[in-house]
Amino acid sequence: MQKILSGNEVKSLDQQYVAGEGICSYQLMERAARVFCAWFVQEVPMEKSVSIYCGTGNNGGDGLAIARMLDGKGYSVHVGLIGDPDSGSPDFRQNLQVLPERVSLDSWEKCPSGQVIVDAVFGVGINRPLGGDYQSLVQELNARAALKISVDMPSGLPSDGPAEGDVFRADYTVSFQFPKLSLLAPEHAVFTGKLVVKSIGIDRRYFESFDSRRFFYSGEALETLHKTFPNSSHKGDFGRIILAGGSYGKMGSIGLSTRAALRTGSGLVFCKVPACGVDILQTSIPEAMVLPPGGETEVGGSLETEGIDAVGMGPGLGKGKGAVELVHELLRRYSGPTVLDADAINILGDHPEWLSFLHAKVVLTPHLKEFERLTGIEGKNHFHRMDLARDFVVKYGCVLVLKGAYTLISFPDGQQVFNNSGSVHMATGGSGDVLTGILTSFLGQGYSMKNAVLCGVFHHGHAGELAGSQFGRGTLASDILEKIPESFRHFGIV
Ligand SMILES: NC(=O)C1=CN([C@@H]2O[C@H](COP(=O)(O)OP(=O)(O)OC[C@H]3O[C@@H](n4cnc5c(N)ncnc54)[C@H](OP(=O)(O)O)[C@@H]3O)[C@@H](O)[C@H]2O)[C@@H](O)CC1
Ligand SMILES: Nc1ncnc2c1ncn2[C@@H]1O[C@H](COP(=O)(O)OP(=O)(O)O)[C@@H](O)[C@H]1O
Ligand SMILES: [K+]
Repeated sequence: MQKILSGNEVKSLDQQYVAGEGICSYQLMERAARVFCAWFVQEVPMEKSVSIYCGTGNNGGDGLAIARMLDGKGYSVHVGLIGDPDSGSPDFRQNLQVLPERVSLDSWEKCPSGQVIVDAVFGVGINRPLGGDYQSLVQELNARAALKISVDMPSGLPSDGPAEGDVFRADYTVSFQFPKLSLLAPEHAVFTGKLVVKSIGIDRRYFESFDSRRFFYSGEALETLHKTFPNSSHKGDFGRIILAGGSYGKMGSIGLSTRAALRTGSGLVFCKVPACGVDILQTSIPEAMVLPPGGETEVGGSLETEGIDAVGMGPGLGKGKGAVELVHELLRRYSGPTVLDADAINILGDHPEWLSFLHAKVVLTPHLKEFERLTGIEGKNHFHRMDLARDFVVKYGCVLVLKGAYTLISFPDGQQVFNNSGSVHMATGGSGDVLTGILTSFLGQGYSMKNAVLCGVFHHGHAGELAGSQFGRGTLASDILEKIPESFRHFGIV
């Protein structure tokens, strides 16, 4: 897992690394430019003309090194400078001296407009909103039709806080070593475009002295988080779980959770649905078993949890009297692994007096709106939401999965993990129900809470990527769950 540092911490990381390895900062800049160019040549055909706008700090230095390297690879490159080069950073000035003559060099106003715009004006050094020429440049570039790529950060975007004023709108941001926190905020997606994170080889031991509790997870050592089952295992070893939810007109939700749990490897899945859902589930998922229904069109009655390894509740549940009682009963009486999603969360939000029943084996999986209903607080921005999520889990001792692009997992020890799998093709009804099934399944198989949640959220996103690359726009939630076994195979999990 990659620690996420603040903009200021990046600078001291840089210094510590350079000193520790006995290299100079110029060499680190060379590495950054090299990894950028390695990515660039894969994405951008050689025929495209490239204009690189460079500030005079180290981000601009990266831009100049990139200009030199792309020129060396045969691209037609123009550089547009903004700011006073004589007062530039030492590595910027050194790169300016070695810029090949073939690369055209002008002030930003005179730089010819290329088919590709590379933004190397500001990176993590930004410390105030853009003004003057910088603002004019960014406004002008934003108005142009071109492929737009930011180096490390879109210029104008602070690394650790909300955007204020104009910000470069990139199609891609290639960020070095780890993503800066603000690139992960949903409201900044319009500036970041597609986020690409490239290592520049800074060893993880250099991160140890920084006490950040926020991490970025891209599936490192995923297989080691999984349980192995001997060949002699029987279905009981793979967990007996209950999935409760579904209501008239919304039986598909609990069906998706059920199928996802089975595809995640659950041994026995019992469904608690209302009477109107029994035939639907029995016919559509022959592998599932249906518990005696308590209500006609909404779940009701009680839940027998004897011998059950985990319970997932919420998809399609509704908020009728029976559902409310079931959520209350589950929270009060069941101390085993529990996943609460959708209406189960909304019901909890309506009954804040039940929050004290939450415990270390409960995971809540709200999307942004459900999170707002749960806490009763409208997050000012994603940074505020990150803090609210951390405070919530520390207070109530449970786990919270705040869903969206870069789903944020908060653990009760205060650690927060942004998940790096997933795709925009998952933005379709039912994808969240799939996650409920996956998480309940892993918990039922006896995974620790931490491993279940990390594996579950990561595979869910990865299965979404696999489905998205096959079906593109039009991907269904069922396509996502059908890709779960392929995601396991991909990571060597048998
Ligand atoms: N380990 C790594 O990650 C590596 C990092 N590398 C690269 O270095 C980049 C960081 O470079 P950097 O520290 O020189 O800062 P950068 O963003 O170029 O800004 C320069 C100066 O601009 C100024 N300024 C700020 N806001 C302003 C505004 N609104 N309007 C006008 N001026 C403004 C401010 O100076 P001030 O005016 O406050 O004195 C600031 O110091 C990083 O993003 C990455 O690309 C790689 O090369 C190698 C490995
Ligand atoms: N743009 C996106 N990138 C990555 N993941 C996404 C994106 N949009 C949605 N998702 C994922 O899809 C799921 C949607 O869940 P949710 O909003 O509860 O949907 P539903 O209620 O329809 O099941 C979440 O796990 C979320 O992380
Ligand atoms: K930039």
